[in-house]
Amino acid sequence: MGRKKSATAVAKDESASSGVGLLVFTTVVGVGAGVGLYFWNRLKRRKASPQSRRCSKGVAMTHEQLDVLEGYKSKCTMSKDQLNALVDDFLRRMNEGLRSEGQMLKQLPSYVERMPNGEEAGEFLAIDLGGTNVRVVKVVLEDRKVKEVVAHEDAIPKALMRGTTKGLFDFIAKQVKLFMARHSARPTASGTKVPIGFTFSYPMKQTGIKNGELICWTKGFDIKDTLGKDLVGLLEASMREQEVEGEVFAILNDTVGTLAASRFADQDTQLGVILGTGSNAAYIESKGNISKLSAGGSDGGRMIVNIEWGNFKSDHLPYLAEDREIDEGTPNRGSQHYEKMISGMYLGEMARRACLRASREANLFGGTQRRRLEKPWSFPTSLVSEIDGLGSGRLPQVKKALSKALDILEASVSDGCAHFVTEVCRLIGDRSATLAAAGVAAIYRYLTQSGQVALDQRFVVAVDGGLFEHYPRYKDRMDKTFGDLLGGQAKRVELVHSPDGSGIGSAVIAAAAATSR
Ligand SMILES: Nc1ncnc2c1ncn2[C@@H]1O[C@H](COP(=O)(O)OP(=O)(O)O)[C@@H](O)[C@H]1O
Ligand SMILES: O=P(O)(O)OC[C@H]1O[C@@H](O)[C@H](O)[C@@H](O)[C@@H]1O
Repeated sequence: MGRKKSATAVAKDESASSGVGLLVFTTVVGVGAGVGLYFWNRLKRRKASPQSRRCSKGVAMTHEQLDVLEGYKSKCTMSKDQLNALVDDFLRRMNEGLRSEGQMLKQLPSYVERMPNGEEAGEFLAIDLGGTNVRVVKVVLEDRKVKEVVAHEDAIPKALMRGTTKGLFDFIAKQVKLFMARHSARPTASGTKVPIGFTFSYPMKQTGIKNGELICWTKGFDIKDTLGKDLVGLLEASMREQEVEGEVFAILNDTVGTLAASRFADQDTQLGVILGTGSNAAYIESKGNISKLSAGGSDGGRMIVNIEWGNFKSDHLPYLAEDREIDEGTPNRGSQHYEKMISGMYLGEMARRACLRASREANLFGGTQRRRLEKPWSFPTSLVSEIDGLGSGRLPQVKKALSKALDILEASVSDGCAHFVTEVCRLIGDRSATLAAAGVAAIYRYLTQSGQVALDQRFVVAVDGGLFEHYPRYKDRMDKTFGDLLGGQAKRVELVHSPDGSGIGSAVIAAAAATSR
């Protein structure tokens, strides 16, 4: 049994228990008041900024989102003065590249000196190593026409882009072998071997139509032991190992092929442009102007020059913090700045970074969705063009596309957020097309000012590449910039989509090389 307590002891107990009671009571009141204050403030905040209320109804963006968007708009939109300054810079760099090696614009001689004239004929196999795919194309040229084109492409495994030279060229040779088995490419008059045109969509130094050495990789490739190697030799060695009976008659850049393919059909073609995984252009230059080549004088002839315009850089480019971040994450850090602002490999990543920034600074998509946005390279360019194509007039479909891409509930994407993303995608698409057009306009100015192209002449620009082909209203946006930069002369510049241009052009140039042997 417990011992009996004294009166003092009982009093202490009672005062202790009333002290504990008071403590419990003040704690409950304190916590209650804190919770009430928290919700009162939330309610006040919601009342204070009507925007947030409107955002929950999905009508508009919040002030913070509008601020972020305005920031992008002011940086991405280029004035005519800025565009003209950019063009002047580009012209200066073109001339530097013609005078000496190792310049910003490499201005690489292609050794294609006889311009296609439609007389080229025969059956050829074009092998095209691009930034995303290897394409094998059987081309039959007959009676001034492209009689047959059979193409097959396979995505290049990412591991091969950073593997070994032999691994890559064995993969290419395997694609050729599979294609020849599938499409029974026949030996031609040139003997038992199938004449091949090798389109190589990377900067290479050539000393003839049949040779090329890799200068540097771009896009997603980074295979150290290919630099300086004889690319035709590598391909022919891998083909021999795979018992593929083919002989490479020409190696060329895809811009050179695109120009040649279009010129085969239309003699007013002056420029070949690629807007695909990467971006680049080639044009026809008087050999006398390629002073690094014709130091000993020139025969007055012409040659197609591969500009390698992706490496262009200028203080007048609308460069964003996100461009710098993207560059940091690429294997060719510090180069190809112009390409990284234009081409398909990078536009999706730009959109992702812009949305991530808005998510951090302006609560776009709320907190949880941020995890999805934080994965580099997880936003495909096809999503940017899909959303840009829908536009802010079709926000329900935009929300559906975003919820699918980010794997989130459609209901969790407010109209204000969908509107923000649509505007950002439009800005990114506009910037890409404007910059690509500025490059074309610069070359137009160069050729007309040097008297190589008359002002009243058609200036046909052959364009190939998945970005130009699939991005909505890309051509229209380029045409608008031609108007801004060239005024009345803009009507001379005709953008022509040249599908399979680099493949057909490769066959056209191989045909010319085969006949001039
Ligand atoms: N729907 C699309 N909208 C915009 N760009 C696209 C779309 N689909 C593909 N692309 C872009 O096109 C590129 C592929 O271009 P393509 O010319 O076919 O291949 P490559 O660049 O390897 O020669 C992709 O890297 C991608 O950036
Ligand atoms: O056809 P793709 O892969 O988009 O390549 C376009 C351009 O991509 C650039 O990165 C290359 O330096 C160019 O040589 C090439 O023409």
